Amino acid sequence: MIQCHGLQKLYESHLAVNNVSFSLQPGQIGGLVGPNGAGKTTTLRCLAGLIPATAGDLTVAGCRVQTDLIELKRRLAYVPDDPPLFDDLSVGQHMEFIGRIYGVENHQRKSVDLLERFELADKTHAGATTLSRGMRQKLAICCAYLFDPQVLLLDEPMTGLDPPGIRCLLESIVERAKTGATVILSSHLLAMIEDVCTHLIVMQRGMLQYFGDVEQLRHRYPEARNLEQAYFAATRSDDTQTASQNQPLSPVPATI
Ligand SMILES: Nc1ncnc2c1ncn2[C@@H]1O[C@H](COP(=O)(O)OP(=O)(O)OP(=O)(O)O)[C@@H](O)[C@H]1O
Repeated sequence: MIQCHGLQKLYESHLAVNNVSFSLQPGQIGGLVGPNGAGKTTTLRCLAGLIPATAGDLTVAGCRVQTDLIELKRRLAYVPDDPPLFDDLSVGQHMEFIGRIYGVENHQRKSVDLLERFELADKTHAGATTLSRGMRQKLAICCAYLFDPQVLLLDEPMTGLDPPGIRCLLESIVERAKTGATVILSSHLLAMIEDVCTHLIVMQRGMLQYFGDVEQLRHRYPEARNLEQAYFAATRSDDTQTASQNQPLSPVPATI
Protein backbone atom coordinates (compact mmCIF):
# COMPACT_ATOMS: atom_id res chain seq x y z
CA MET A 1 0.00 0.00 0.00
CA ILE A 2 0.94 3.64 -0.26
CA GLN A 3 0.46 6.20 2.48
CA CYS A 4 1.55 9.70 1.60
CA HIS A 5 0.98 12.14 4.42
CA GLY A 6 1.81 15.83 4.22
CA LEU A 7 4.39 15.44 1.49
CA GLN A 8 6.33 18.60 0.81
CA LYS A 9 9.25 19.02 -1.57
CA LEU A 10 11.32 22.15 -1.94
CA TYR A 11 13.89 22.51 -4.70
CA GLU A 12 15.96 25.26 -3.11
CA SER A 13 13.29 27.94 -2.73
CA HIS A 14 10.81 26.43 -5.18
CA LEU A 15 7.90 24.61 -3.55
CA ALA A 16 7.27 21.81 -6.04
CA VAL A 17 4.95 19.72 -3.81
CA ASN A 18 2.96 21.27 -1.02
CA ASN A 19 1.30 19.22 1.71
CA VAL A 20 0.02 16.36 -0.43
CA SER A 21 -1.77 13.49 1.32
CA PHE A 22 -3.44 10.39 -0.08
CA SER A 23 -3.41 6.67 0.43
CA LEU A 24 -3.93 3.64 -1.76
CA GLN A 25 -4.59 0.06 -0.69
CA PRO A 26 -3.43 -3.19 -2.32
CA GLY A 27 -5.38 -3.76 -5.50
CA GLN A 28 -6.01 -0.08 -6.11
CA ILE A 29 -4.76 1.83 -9.15
CA GLY A 30 -4.29 5.56 -8.72
CA GLY A 31 -4.23 7.79 -11.77
CA LEU A 32 -1.90 10.71 -11.09
CA VAL A 33 -2.89 13.60 -13.32
CA GLY A 34 -2.29 17.32 -13.53
CA PRO A 35 -0.84 19.99 -15.79
CA ASN A 36 2.85 20.17 -16.71
CA GLY A 37 4.85 21.14 -13.67
CA ALA A 38 2.11 20.10 -11.23
CA GLY A 39 4.53 18.02 -9.18
CA LYS A 40 3.63 14.52 -10.34
CA THR A 41 7.13 13.27 -11.08
CA THR A 42 8.45 14.90 -7.93
CA THR A 43 5.79 13.10 -5.89
CA LEU A 44 6.63 9.74 -7.48
CA ARG A 45 10.35 10.24 -6.96
CA CYS A 46 9.81 11.07 -3.30
CA LEU A 47 7.61 7.98 -2.85
CA ALA A 48 10.28 5.85 -4.52
CA GLY A 49 12.93 7.26 -2.20
CA LEU A 50 14.93 8.61 -5.13
CA ILE A 51 14.89 12.13 -3.76
CA PRO A 52 14.35 13.11 -0.13
CA ALA A 53 11.08 14.71 0.84
CA THR A 54 11.49 18.04 2.59
CA ALA A 55 8.65 17.12 4.95
CA GLY A 56 5.98 14.47 5.27
CA ASP A 57 5.50 10.91 6.32
CA LEU A 58 5.69 8.33 3.51
CA THR A 59 5.03 4.62 3.86
CA VAL A 60 5.25 2.48 0.75
CA ALA A 61 4.86 -1.31 0.65
CA GLY A 62 5.11 -1.41 4.41
CA CYS A 63 8.39 0.52 4.49
CA ARG A 64 8.98 4.00 5.86
CA VAL A 65 10.62 5.66 2.89
CA GLN A 66 12.89 7.81 5.02
CA THR A 67 14.37 4.88 6.96
CA ASP A 68 13.72 1.55 5.16
CA LEU A 69 15.15 2.40 1.80
CA ILE A 70 16.86 -0.93 1.09
CA GLU A 71 13.80 -3.01 1.88
CA LEU A 72 11.69 -0.55 -0.08
CA LYS A 73 13.83 -1.17 -3.17
CA ARG A 74 13.03 -4.89 -2.93
CA ARG A 75 9.31 -4.25 -2.89
CA LEU A 76 8.84 -1.35 -5.24
CA ALA A 77 9.42 -0.66 -8.91
CA TYR A 78 9.60 2.86 -10.28
CA VAL A 79 9.58 3.28 -14.04
CA PRO A 80 10.45 6.83 -15.11
CA ASP A 81 9.23 8.28 -18.39
CA ASP A 82 12.72 8.03 -19.91
CA PRO A 83 14.09 4.86 -18.35
CA PRO A 84 17.83 4.65 -17.88
CA LEU A 85 19.12 1.43 -19.42
CA PHE A 86 22.60 -0.07 -19.46
CA ASP A 87 24.15 0.79 -22.82
CA ASP A 88 26.40 -2.27 -22.76
CA LEU A 89 23.67 -4.81 -22.07
CA SER A 90 21.24 -6.46 -24.45
CA VAL A 91 17.54 -6.81 -23.75
CA GLY A 92 18.01 -10.37 -22.48
CA GLN A 93 20.95 -9.35 -20.33
CA HIS A 94 18.85 -6.64 -18.67
CA MET A 95 16.31 -9.27 -17.70
CA GLU A 96 19.02 -11.66 -16.54
CA PHE A 97 20.57 -8.93 -14.41
CA ILE A 98 17.31 -7.92 -12.75
CA GLY A 99 16.31 -11.56 -12.25
CA ARG A 100 19.58 -12.26 -10.48
CA ILE A 101 19.86 -9.20 -8.27
CA TYR A 102 16.27 -9.62 -7.10
CA GLY A 103 16.73 -13.36 -6.68
CA VAL A 104 13.71 -14.15 -8.86
CA GLU A 105 12.98 -17.86 -9.05
CA ASN A 106 12.57 -19.13 -12.55
CA HIS A 107 13.50 -15.71 -13.92
CA GLN A 108 14.55 -17.03 -17.31
CA ARG A 109 11.12 -18.51 -17.99
CA LYS A 110 9.42 -15.36 -16.70
CA SER A 111 11.69 -13.18 -18.85
CA VAL A 112 10.79 -15.09 -21.99
CA ASP A 113 7.08 -14.74 -21.21
CA LEU A 114 7.32 -11.02 -20.47
CA LEU A 115 9.39 -10.25 -23.55
CA GLU A 116 6.94 -12.19 -25.69
CA ARG A 117 3.98 -10.44 -24.16
CA PHE A 118 5.47 -7.01 -24.82
CA GLU A 119 6.61 -7.99 -28.31
CA LEU A 120 10.28 -7.73 -27.50
CA ALA A 121 11.19 -11.39 -27.97
CA ASP A 122 12.87 -10.76 -31.31
CA LYS A 123 15.03 -8.10 -29.64
CA THR A 124 16.37 -10.39 -26.92
CA HIS A 125 19.92 -10.13 -28.25
CA ALA A 126 19.71 -6.49 -29.34
CA GLY A 127 21.76 -3.90 -27.47
CA ALA A 128 19.87 -1.32 -25.43
CA THR A 129 21.24 1.52 -27.56
CA THR A 130 19.61 0.04 -30.66
CA LEU A 131 16.08 0.09 -29.22
CA SER A 132 13.42 2.58 -30.20
CA ARG A 133 11.92 4.82 -27.54
CA GLY A 134 8.85 2.63 -27.16
CA MET A 135 10.98 -0.51 -26.96
CA ARG A 136 13.07 1.05 -24.19
CA GLN A 137 9.87 1.79 -22.32
CA LYS A 138 8.65 -1.76 -22.79
CA LEU A 139 11.94 -3.20 -21.58
CA ALA A 140 11.83 -1.05 -18.45
CA ILE A 141 8.30 -2.28 -17.78
CA CYS A 142 9.37 -5.92 -18.29
CA CYS A 143 12.27 -5.41 -15.86
CA ALA A 144 9.86 -3.92 -13.32
CA TYR A 145 7.39 -6.77 -13.68
CA LEU A 146 10.03 -9.47 -13.43
CA PHE A 147 10.34 -9.34 -9.64
CA ASP A 148 6.60 -8.87 -8.95
CA PRO A 149 6.86 -5.69 -6.88
CA GLN A 150 4.17 -4.95 -4.31
CA VAL A 151 4.06 -1.35 -5.48
CA LEU A 152 4.46 -0.04 -9.02
CA LEU A 153 5.06 3.64 -9.73
CA LEU A 154 4.77 4.29 -13.45
CA ASP A 155 5.58 7.78 -14.70
CA GLU A 156 3.95 8.40 -18.06
CA PRO A 157 4.49 4.77 -19.10
CA MET A 158 2.40 5.06 -22.25
CA THR A 159 4.76 7.59 -23.81
CA GLY A 160 6.16 6.14 -27.00
CA LEU A 161 4.14 2.92 -26.88
CA ASP A 162 2.18 1.85 -29.93
CA PRO A 163 -1.55 1.08 -29.53
CA PRO A 164 -1.04 -2.68 -28.94
CA GLY A 165 1.71 -1.80 -26.46
CA ILE A 166 -0.62 0.56 -24.59
CA ARG A 167 -3.36 -2.05 -24.50
CA CYS A 168 -0.93 -4.70 -23.29
CA LEU A 169 0.37 -2.37 -20.59
CA LEU A 170 -3.07 -1.36 -19.34
CA GLU A 171 -4.26 -4.98 -19.22
CA SER A 172 -1.15 -5.99 -17.35
CA ILE A 173 -1.61 -3.18 -14.81
CA VAL A 174 -5.15 -4.34 -14.08
CA GLU A 175 -3.92 -7.93 -13.72
CA ARG A 176 -1.17 -6.88 -11.31
CA ALA A 177 -3.66 -4.94 -9.21
CA LYS A 178 -5.95 -7.98 -9.12
CA THR A 179 -3.13 -9.98 -7.59
CA GLY A 180 -2.68 -7.34 -4.88
CA ALA A 181 -0.19 -4.82 -6.23
CA THR A 182 -0.74 -1.13 -5.60
CA VAL A 183 -0.13 1.00 -8.67
CA ILE A 184 0.24 4.70 -9.39
CA LEU A 185 0.03 5.59 -13.04
CA SER A 186 0.95 9.12 -14.03
CA SER A 187 -0.34 10.19 -17.42
CA HIS A 188 -1.86 12.97 -19.49
CA LEU A 189 -3.94 10.40 -21.40
CA LEU A 190 -7.15 10.82 -19.45
CA ALA A 191 -9.26 8.34 -21.39
CA MET A 192 -6.81 5.60 -20.54
CA ILE A 193 -6.61 6.66 -16.93
CA GLU A 194 -10.39 6.48 -16.83
CA ASP A 195 -10.32 2.96 -18.28
CA VAL A 196 -8.12 1.38 -15.65
CA CYS A 197 -7.83 3.51 -12.53
CA THR A 198 -9.86 2.97 -9.39
CA HIS A 199 -8.72 6.27 -7.87
CA LEU A 200 -7.62 9.68 -9.04
CA ILE A 201 -4.95 11.94 -7.66
CA VAL A 202 -5.27 15.36 -9.27
CA MET A 203 -2.43 17.79 -8.69
CA GLN A 204 -1.97 21.38 -9.71
CA ARG A 205 0.90 23.71 -8.84
CA GLY A 206 2.21 21.30 -6.29
CA MET A 207 -1.08 20.92 -4.48
CA LEU A 208 -3.60 18.14 -4.30
CA GLN A 209 -6.79 19.24 -6.00
CA TYR A 210 -8.64 15.97 -5.66
CA PHE A 211 -8.13 12.54 -4.24
CA GLY A 212 -10.82 9.93 -4.27
CA ASP A 213 -12.32 7.22 -6.36
CA VAL A 214 -13.30 7.88 -9.92
CA GLU A 215 -17.03 7.68 -9.17
CA GLN A 216 -16.76 10.33 -6.46
CA LEU A 217 -15.21 12.71 -8.95
CA ARG A 218 -18.08 12.10 -11.34
CA HIS A 219 -20.56 12.89 -8.56
CA ARG A 220 -18.64 16.04 -7.72
CA TYR A 221 -18.97 17.23 -11.31
CA PRO A 222 -22.25 15.72 -12.48
CA GLU A 223 -22.24 17.92 -15.56
CA ALA A 224 -18.98 16.32 -16.74
CA ARG A 225 -19.59 13.64 -19.35
CA ASN A 226 -16.21 12.02 -18.94
CA LEU A 227 -13.01 12.20 -16.94
CA GLU A 228 -11.54 14.81 -19.23
CA GLN A 229 -14.36 17.23 -18.50
CA ALA A 230 -14.17 16.50 -14.75
CA TYR A 231 -10.42 17.08 -14.94
CA PHE A 232 -10.90 20.50 -16.52
CA ALA A 233 -13.46 21.35 -13.88
CA ALA A 234 -11.13 20.25 -11.08
CA THR A 235 -8.16 22.16 -12.47
CA ARG A 236 -9.99 25.09 -14.05
CA SER A 237 -9.12 28.60 -13.28
CA ASP A 238 -5.87 30.14 -14.25
CA ASP A 239 -7.55 33.26 -15.48
CA THR A 240 -10.38 33.40 -12.95
CA GLN A 241 -8.53 32.79 -9.75
CA THR A 242 -5.60 34.33 -8.05
CA ALA A 243 -2.60 32.17 -8.68
CA SER A 244 -1.11 31.22 -5.35
CA GLN A 245 1.35 28.50 -4.58
CA ASN A 246 -0.23 28.03 -1.21
CA GLN A 247 -3.91 27.83 -1.96
CA PRO A 248 -5.72 25.14 -3.87
CA LEU A 249 -7.26 26.60 -7.00
CA SER A 250 -10.35 24.53 -6.69
CA PRO A 251 -12.10 23.61 -3.46
CA VAL A 252 -12.05 19.93 -4.14
CA PRO A 253 -11.49 17.98 -0.95
CA ALA A 254 -8.65 15.55 -0.61
CA THR A 255 -10.20 12.61 1.17
CA ILE A 256 -8.27 9.72 2.55
N1 LIG B 1 15.53 19.09 -10.05
C1 LIG B 1 14.73 20.17 -9.99
N2 LIG B 1 15.20 21.36 -9.56
C2 LIG B 1 14.42 22.45 -9.47
N3 LIG B 1 13.11 22.45 -9.82
C3 LIG B 1 12.57 21.29 -10.26
C4 LIG B 1 13.36 20.10 -10.37
N4 LIG B 1 12.56 19.12 -10.83
C5 LIG B 1 11.34 19.67 -11.01
N5 LIG B 1 11.35 20.98 -10.67
C6 LIG B 1 10.22 21.90 -10.70
O1 LIG B 1 9.23 21.36 -9.83
C7 LIG B 1 7.93 21.53 -10.40
C8 LIG B 1 7.26 20.18 -10.53
O2 LIG B 1 7.96 19.43 -11.52
P1 LIG B 1 7.54 17.93 -11.87
O3 LIG B 1 8.57 17.39 -12.82
O4 LIG B 1 7.32 17.19 -10.61
O5 LIG B 1 6.15 18.17 -12.60
P2 LIG B 1 5.21 17.16 -13.41
O6 LIG B 1 3.82 17.31 -12.87
O7 LIG B 1 5.78 15.79 -13.40
O8 LIG B 1 5.25 17.79 -14.85
P3 LIG B 1 5.11 17.12 -16.35
O9 LIG B 1 3.66 16.80 -16.55
O10 LIG B 1 5.54 18.24 -17.24
O11 LIG B 1 6.02 15.94 -16.42
C9 LIG B 1 8.13 22.26 -11.72
O12 LIG B 1 7.93 23.66 -11.49
C10 LIG B 1 9.58 21.99 -12.06
O13 LIG B 1 10.14 23.05 -12.81
